[in-house]
Amino acid sequence: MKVDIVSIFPDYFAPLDLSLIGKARTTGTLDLTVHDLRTWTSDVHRTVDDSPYGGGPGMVMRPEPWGQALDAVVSDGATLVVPSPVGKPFTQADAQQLAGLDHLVFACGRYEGIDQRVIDEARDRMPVREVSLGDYVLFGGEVAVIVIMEAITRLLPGVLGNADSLTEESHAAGLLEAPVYTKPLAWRGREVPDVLRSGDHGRIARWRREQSLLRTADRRPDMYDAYPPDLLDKWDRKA
Ligand SMILES: COC(=O)c1cc2cc(CO)sc2[nH]1
Repeated sequence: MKVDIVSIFPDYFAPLDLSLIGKARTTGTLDLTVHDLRTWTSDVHRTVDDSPYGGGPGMVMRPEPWGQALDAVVSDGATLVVPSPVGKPFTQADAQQLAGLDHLVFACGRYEGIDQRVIDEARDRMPVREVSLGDYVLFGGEVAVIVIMEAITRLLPGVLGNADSLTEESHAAGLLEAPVYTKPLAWRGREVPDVLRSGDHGRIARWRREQSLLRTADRRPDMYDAYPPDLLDKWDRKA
């Protein structure tokens, strides 16, 4: 997968050199390039912002540098992803979908945002996804891109040592995952549930499924209500 990130703070993406994402870049699974938007400015001050038409606080990112930056990094099969407070909520399903694409270009907004014509013009020549990570405000899109890049990269083939982790994890199966335990058996007066030491894999699987259902119903009734009823029945019948 090819990924290009355009930002006025390219150093923000140093974390993408680390750990499994860094390894994915080394092995070639992930071809990631970070670009400084100021590369595409032409004035001596390398200006990327200007005052907003209609007045109001702060500054807006000028369209010219963005237009030239996207001209330079976009390919025919590229999808533009723009983290934004006004975007569609980003979900695991979105991560799955984006992980299957050949080329992603991320545009990181700053200030009060990017001139709307940049997004509108981009939509004329490529798929554009404005995504929100949640109902809160950040200084810009960089941190959101790091989150999205982690969600996507771990789904790429060969990145996670144990691909089994991907099937049972929260949100992948549509439920929150069951609690996990490891040694020691007793810790500060708390013991590991006996069922997990029973060696009865069918019983353990049922216990984990029940814990997932209980947790999801308690903490995420929205997810629980959206969970396919026939999958619930099937499980109950097996139990
Ligand atoms: C100028 O601010 C931005 O471009 C910006 C991008 C994002 C993404 C957020 C989380 O969904 S909050 C936010 N602000």
